[in-house]
Amino acid sequence: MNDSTTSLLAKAETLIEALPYLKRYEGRTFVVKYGGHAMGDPALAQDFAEDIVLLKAVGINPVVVHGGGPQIGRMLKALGIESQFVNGLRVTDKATAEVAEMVLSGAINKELVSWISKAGGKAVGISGKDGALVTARKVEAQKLGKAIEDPDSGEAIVVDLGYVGEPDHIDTSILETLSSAGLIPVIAPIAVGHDGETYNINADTMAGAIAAAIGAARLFLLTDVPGVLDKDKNLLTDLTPADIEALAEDGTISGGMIPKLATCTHAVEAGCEAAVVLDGRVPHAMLLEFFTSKGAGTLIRKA
Ligand SMILES: Nc1ncnc2c1ncn2[C@@H]1O[C@H](COP(=O)(O)OP(=O)(O)O)[C@@H](O)[C@H]1O
Ligand SMILES: CC(=O)N[C@@H](CCC(=O)OP(=O)(O)O)C(=O)O
Repeated sequence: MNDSTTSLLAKAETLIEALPYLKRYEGRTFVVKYGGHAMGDPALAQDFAEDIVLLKAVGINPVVVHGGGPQIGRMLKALGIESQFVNGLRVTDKATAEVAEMVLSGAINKELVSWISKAGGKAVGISGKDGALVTARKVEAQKLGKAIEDPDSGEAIVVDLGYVGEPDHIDTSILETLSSAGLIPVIAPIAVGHDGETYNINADTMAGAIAAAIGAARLFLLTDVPGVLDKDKNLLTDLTPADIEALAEDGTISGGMIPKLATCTHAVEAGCEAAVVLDGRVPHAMLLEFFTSKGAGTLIRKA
């Protein structure tokens, strides 16, 4: 056998390897969260868009939820607005909420729609506001880490996060309508609250809530690390909600990984089959994880 025959055979084997997964998940929904950190490289954005279009072409319904934290941060800086995070969530006053909506719904959402169009798919960019997809409730004031206590009372300091929301009511009918018409929904994590105000929602939280509401087969969270790492930086390949609680408790996970894994726990406990934290910097990471037996990243399942 010459080199080109061997290479063709390897390609055919990859397709055959994918067959059982294609059959099992035909007609199911994959919710894919594309993080702001993973978005920097146009070549990777193109690979990501191709993966999404391929999923749609083989009969799986992808629903994309995107972030844009670093991009919001840059715009706030350019406008001279200070920004602060508490437990991975951006404290959001009215001006910050306006900037977040402008960057997420205006710039990033349409950029992703363009990438998907360029890859041959038909995407529709919306936010939680459209079709009343998501109604937000205000996130409760958060305790600053255990170490930060009020010197007088000795109690942990509590911070009001402003217009930071979490999905309260989700009506997935707009997603079903779009998906069944052959369209790929691309969702910005912005929603209206019961008070009519605009709320900024962590993109992982938004993706997890949507995955749970749909009963998605998979929730993929693409980020800028190989997956969840232990204290020695080794990849943790499989986690349960109980494992996640222990990792948060002993400080192994911090920053944006806290809401990310809380989202996975919520999603798998509320009807999503499994969640995967994946390295969005690896070309075609999602396809490799899903359509081959090798696996990648961290898989989170209910125990
Ligand atoms: N145990 C951990 N394993 C991997 N990443 C971690 C861990 N703890 C904290 N992190 C941080 O979480 C980040 C991913 O979350 P985040 O910054 O919100 O990403 P994204 O913008 O892609 O959602 C990583 O870049 C890393 O700095
Ligand atoms: C409340 C809150 O923190 N909202 C996030 C929304 C964007 C986001 O989550 O983007 P990444 O996924 O890229 O981090 C923010 O303002 O940064």
